Amino acid sequence: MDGDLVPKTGLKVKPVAIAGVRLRPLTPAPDLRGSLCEIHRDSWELAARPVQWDFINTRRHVLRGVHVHRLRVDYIVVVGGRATIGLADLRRDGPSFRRGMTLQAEGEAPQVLIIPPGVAHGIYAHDPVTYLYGLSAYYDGVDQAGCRFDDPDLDIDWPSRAPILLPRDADLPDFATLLRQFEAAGGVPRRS
Ligand SMILES: Cc1cn([C@H]2C[C@H](O)[C@@H](COP(=O)(O)OP(=O)(O)O[C@H]3O[C@H](C)C(=O)[C@H](O)[C@H]3O)O2)c(=O)[nH]c1=O
Repeated sequence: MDGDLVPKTGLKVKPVAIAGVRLRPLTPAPDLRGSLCEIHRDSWELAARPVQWDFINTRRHVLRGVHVHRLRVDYIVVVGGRATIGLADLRRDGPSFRRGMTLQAEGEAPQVLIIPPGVAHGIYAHDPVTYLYGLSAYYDGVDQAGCRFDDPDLDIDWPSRAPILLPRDADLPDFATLLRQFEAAGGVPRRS
């Protein structure tokens, strides 16, 4: 029953150059009123289940990040405006260690981006951007570290060299320092 109701084209997951990052295009069902689009079912089992959802507004030309988590998976669904999401892999024992990349996301073509622990990320807003942000563990303010968005070692080609940053994010350390801190804290715990 459940399977019959799931839009089939919405189940595809696109491969992405960083291991464990998953991008799942969504398929809105349009009608004369507008459209409706499922963004999450537990039964899809794409990654650790989100237990918390945030709703985020970001002004034009703002960049949030670059941040990384050791323990939690993040879900990002841009629902309004256009964003560039930058990603960089800090997991030394993985196949895409130190690989950086960007992805485009916009409310007109919704998709779910799943970011595993150990993949640093930031989100740049070309327009005013609204997005839903899912977390696989409750926010505690502790599982978060970061580095300067423009550190060349991130290998992220941002669309702007001078985005609006929170002073906290402008003062973040360089990539090498983040990597040291991340590894000193234990990196991403291995699954037993
Ligand atoms: C994430 C979160 C934050 N907060 C509070 C803490 C601050 O008072 C305020 C803004 O939080 P923060 O500065 O951490 O938000 P961002 O800089 O946008 O960071 C978030 O988005 C970037 C791209 C990331 O990568 C982070 O993982 C994610 O935390 O909301 C909460 O109360 N609950 C929450 O779940």
